Amino acid sequence: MPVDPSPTLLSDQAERMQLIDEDQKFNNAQFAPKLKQWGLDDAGFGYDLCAVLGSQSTGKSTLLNKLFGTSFDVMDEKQRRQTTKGIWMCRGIKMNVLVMDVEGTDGRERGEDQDFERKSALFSMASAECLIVNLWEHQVGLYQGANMGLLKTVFEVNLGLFQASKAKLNGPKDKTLLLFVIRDHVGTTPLENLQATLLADLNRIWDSLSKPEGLETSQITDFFDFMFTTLPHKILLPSEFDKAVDQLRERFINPKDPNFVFRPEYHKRIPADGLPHYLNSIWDQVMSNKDLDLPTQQELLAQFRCDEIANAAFSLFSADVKGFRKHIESGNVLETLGADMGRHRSVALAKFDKDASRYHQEVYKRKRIDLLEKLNGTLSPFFLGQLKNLHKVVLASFRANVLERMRGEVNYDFGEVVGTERSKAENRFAAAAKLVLLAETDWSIEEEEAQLSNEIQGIADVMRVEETKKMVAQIERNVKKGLAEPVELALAKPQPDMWDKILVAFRSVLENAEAIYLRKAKSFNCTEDENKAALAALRRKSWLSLRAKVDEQTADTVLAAKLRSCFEDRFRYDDEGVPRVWKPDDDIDGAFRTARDETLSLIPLYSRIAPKDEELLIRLPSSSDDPVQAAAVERGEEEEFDFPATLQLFTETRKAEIGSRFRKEADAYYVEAKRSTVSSIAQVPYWMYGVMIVLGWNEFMVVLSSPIYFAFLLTLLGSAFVVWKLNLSGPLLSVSKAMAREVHRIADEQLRNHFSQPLPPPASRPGVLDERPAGIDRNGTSPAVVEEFELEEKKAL
Ligand SMILES: Nc1nc2c(ncn2[C@@H]2O[C@H](COP(=O)(O)OP(=O)(O)OP(=O)(O)O)[C@@H](O)[C@H]2O)c(=O)[nH]1
Repeated sequence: MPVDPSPTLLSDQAERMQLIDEDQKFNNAQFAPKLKQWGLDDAGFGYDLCAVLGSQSTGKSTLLNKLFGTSFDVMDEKQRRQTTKGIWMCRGIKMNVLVMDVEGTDGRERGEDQDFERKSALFSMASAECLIVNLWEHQVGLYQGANMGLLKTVFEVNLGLFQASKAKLNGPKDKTLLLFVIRDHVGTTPLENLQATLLADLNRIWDSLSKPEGLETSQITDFFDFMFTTLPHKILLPSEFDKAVDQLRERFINPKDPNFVFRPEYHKRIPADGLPHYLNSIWDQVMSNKDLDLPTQQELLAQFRCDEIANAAFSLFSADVKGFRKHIESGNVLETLGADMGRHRSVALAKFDKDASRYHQEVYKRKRIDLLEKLNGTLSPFFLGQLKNLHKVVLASFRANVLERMRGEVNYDFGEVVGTERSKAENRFAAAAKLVLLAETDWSIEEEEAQLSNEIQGIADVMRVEETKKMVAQIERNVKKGLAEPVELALAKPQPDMWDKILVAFRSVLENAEAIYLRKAKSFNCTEDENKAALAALRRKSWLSLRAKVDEQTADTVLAAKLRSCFEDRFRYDDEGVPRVWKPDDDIDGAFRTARDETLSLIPLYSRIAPKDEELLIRLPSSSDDPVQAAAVERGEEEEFDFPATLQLFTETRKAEIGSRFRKEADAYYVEAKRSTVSSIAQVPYWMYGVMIVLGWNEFMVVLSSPIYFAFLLTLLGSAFVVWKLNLSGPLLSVSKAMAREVHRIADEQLRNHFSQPLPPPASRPGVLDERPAGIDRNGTSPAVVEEFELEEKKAL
């Protein structure tokens, strides 16, 4: 009957797999998935592994299937040919036990080739905690029998296995348990006897082995523990056989059983998830006939697996933290970044620890450090990016808060505002930065803190300079306001001490301004140098303000008005301020000369800032005297300041121009005065009175006959009498004349300004300025004017 390659599985029975095939190839592709299918891939150290060795067709598969519920092939009774080829593996039912069914030794199929026997023994020794040696009872004591050959191989292999780690002799020994199962035990020879016979044989074999250097004196028990058990004949005594197998199973599944097989010290300490790689590499070593150095293999396995586990943990970690990049790159500050980074890193490390900590400890620790560095390296850009973004945000809010407080508070103390906002900003940065500062990193926030502090200082300095400028500008405005009135007053009434008054006012205003500056500068934390420079600028600008005000008050038209006013005061009003009415015998020429000359003498006074008291004159350094100032002028930041030049208001040419213009205006006044005299001496011819009586007789009679007209006449005569009696005729006349003249002059000026027309000659427009240039007579009046006046006088006479 042909062998069923896939026997029907009982419920819960695991599916077997061929781990190493008949061509001695390790089935790496299926092992890991199978392990997963068996549910053991995540078992860690929570599994056990045993293998069965023995002659071919000695019921090994039958025993394993009975014992563990595995599904290994069992030989068909009638064919008697080798069933198990290579090495098979299966999981036991309801137990975390992996069982290896190894191809039987001394099989006819492989002939004299002992190679696979040796390799499979080596492989089983390196991986299994317990080797079940299956033999018939009648084979016990047959030293030359096949089983002894197998055991010799096992011992040799064991020595080979440990040759590379002789140090193990001095340390705890990794022993392997050999469980001898004596089959078809008839019962006539007790187990103890069989056990003694086997032990004697084993020692003999051990002694006969040539041991490697350093292991010459070693005993078989240094490397092996032995257990012995018997099973009745399966065919003849099936129920006893089953019972014995049930008892034997207890040794595999019950840790409390005194003969418990899977004692922890036998465990090879290979985590289940590393088993595929480990067994594969062991098999590779076996196949290449290299000395099998298990510690090295375990270390290599640890390296391989730790790398695999670390990579798996890292790739999950990378996916988790990928989202941070977008936020950080777009300049956001993530509130929970520190906690999130810490959590993701812990998850990755925990994942690594869970699986990798089962491996070679040194390798695991080394790889953990590597992983930690890799994780930190991935998180580092987020940490730095967060600090950078935080830096920007804190800096911007510092600036905004300072500006807002300066806008919101009326009498703010700049130093206090900047100080509190600065410490607020620095504390905020430090607190937020510490949140992203993970433990177990070489990250630090000191550098970024120092940089932030510098930049805050930079902003504060710029703001302070701007604030100082603003404050100085405000003070300058106040200076201007303070100077306006005293300057206007002093210049309107020119006196010899005019400039003294102006400079006294200037000094007082400047002192006040400097005091205000110094008081405010204290809260600005300005340095001595800054104060010095600001005060110098304040003085300079105040002086320029004064000069600007003086310039405004001495502009051509303003100055002309001032001179005219001065002249009028002297020429047209008497000493008591009453308007003069010129009479023919008045000394108009003398009065005119005096008024004009006195007025002209004011021009030099206006032309230069020159106080009578020299001490009052403030002296300021020119740009050329101050190197800092000179450099600023050179850079184009400030205008050149030449103090001596600012004292001179008019040049000689301008002085002459002003004088000449004034003279012309004065001439007009002179003509007008003369004309008023002429009109006062003009008389009506006597015959005109006769004509008037003849022509007006009828009207006269109408007035006399009409009561209304007559009453009006009487009132008029009465008023005239009162005026005559009180001697008011003269003042009344001159006042009305002066009024008429003023009205005429103002109207004329307005029209002239409006139409910008040249002035008509004084002959036709009396009282208006004569624009004609002419020679001056001995009174300083032009001959043409005099000539014209004489002509008019003659006409009147
Ligand atoms: N006498 C006897 N025969 C048994 C016993 N157990 C199994 N057999 C028989 O021995 C034969 C071989 O059984 P297997 O379990 O295939 O033996 P094996 O050692 O696994 O064989 P290979 O895998 O081919 O080396 C089968 O026909 C079984 O019925 C036993 O306890 N006593």
